Amino acid sequence: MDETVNTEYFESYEDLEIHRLMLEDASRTATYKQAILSNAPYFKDKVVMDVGCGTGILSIFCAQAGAKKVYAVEASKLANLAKEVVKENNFETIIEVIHSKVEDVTLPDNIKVDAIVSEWMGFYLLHEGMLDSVLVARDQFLKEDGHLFPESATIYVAPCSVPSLYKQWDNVHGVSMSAFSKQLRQSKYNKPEIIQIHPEDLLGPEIALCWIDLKENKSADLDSFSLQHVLGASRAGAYQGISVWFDCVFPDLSQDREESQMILGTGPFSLPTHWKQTVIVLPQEQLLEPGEPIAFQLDMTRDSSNCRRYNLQVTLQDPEVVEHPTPCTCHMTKCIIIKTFMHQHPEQPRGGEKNSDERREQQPILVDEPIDDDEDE
Ligand SMILES: C[S@@+](CC[C@H](N)C(=O)[O-])C[C@H]1O[C@@H](n2cnc3c(N)ncnc32)[C@H](O)[C@@H]1O
Repeated sequence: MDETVNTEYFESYEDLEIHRLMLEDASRTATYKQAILSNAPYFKDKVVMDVGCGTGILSIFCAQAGAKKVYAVEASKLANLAKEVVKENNFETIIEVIHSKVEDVTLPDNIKVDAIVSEWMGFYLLHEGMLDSVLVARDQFLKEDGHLFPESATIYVAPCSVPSLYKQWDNVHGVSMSAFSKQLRQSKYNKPEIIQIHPEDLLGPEIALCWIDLKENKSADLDSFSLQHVLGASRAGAYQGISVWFDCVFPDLSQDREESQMILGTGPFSLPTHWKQTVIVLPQEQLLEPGEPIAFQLDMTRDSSNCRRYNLQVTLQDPEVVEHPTPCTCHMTKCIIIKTFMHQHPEQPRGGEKNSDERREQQPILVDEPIDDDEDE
């Protein structure tokens, strides 16, 4: 991988605000805690690796669950802070913080670990490309019968309305600005929005774009995903975008059958998380009646010049064909190419605490950068 890309990426994680955002994401942090502590009988006396330990919180959960040794690997300078947090919680004898990229780590006597924990997920799951590093760690360090936390992930997509992006322009100090709003959308339609979609804004059920098995899949399997989908609108509404989100599943290794599988959901029906949903906003809305067909193709392809980012491409189907949808013979007539970049802006891969207006004031908008739209909250 291009070292400049890596340097920028790891430097971005030296911003404490990103770690604050993640630690304060109650759904994220509590799900990891529960997934680890509910498997305490499994973690007892095990050797664990935390890939990208950041502040060290997941390593501490593993130590609390009874792990005898945790290798907490962190490439950024946050490793120094992680050491302090480990000390503050009296786990120095169990948790060893290693300040290194996991790709460069060698463990004593080439030992293998029983479990790998990692929080590697970016916007729409794969933004940041950190999963590749987890797969390297798996191949290098995980025992044959070891476990990954999480163990699988699914990306979902669904057509939606994004009223917050439209309604705010209906009345600007008493003036209707829909013409302005239309041009604005068309000028930035190549940027996905990071926005919280309400369940009532979905226009149909979600469909899985891909399912990733962390134990089995390889890096090359993450290079491209494609989905062609035809569905009937579940209600009347304005079709304004394609919403993308993900779920992650953790292993349930407890003997206790009462325990249910732990899932970290980031969709419209789940508790809100800092990932929100990624929405590819269509340049023009389409007003739909209930049952009216919606047809689209979504291609998610790793960028050839920066493997930490993906291009999301939505292709809308010809309305003529939509009237008589035949899923196998879609005629694609209209193309919208949406590029996403590794960073929302260089210091904040996960969005940070600032609202979008503040950021726009402070940072020039890069041509393809995803926008975290807090206006909806
Ligand atoms: C999303 S943060 C998670 C931090 C922490 N585990 C938590 O849950 O709060 C990901 C962390 O992994 C680190 N990281 C990413 N790729 C890495 C790699 N290849 N080797 C070591 N650390 C890495 C980043 O610097 C960042 O601190």
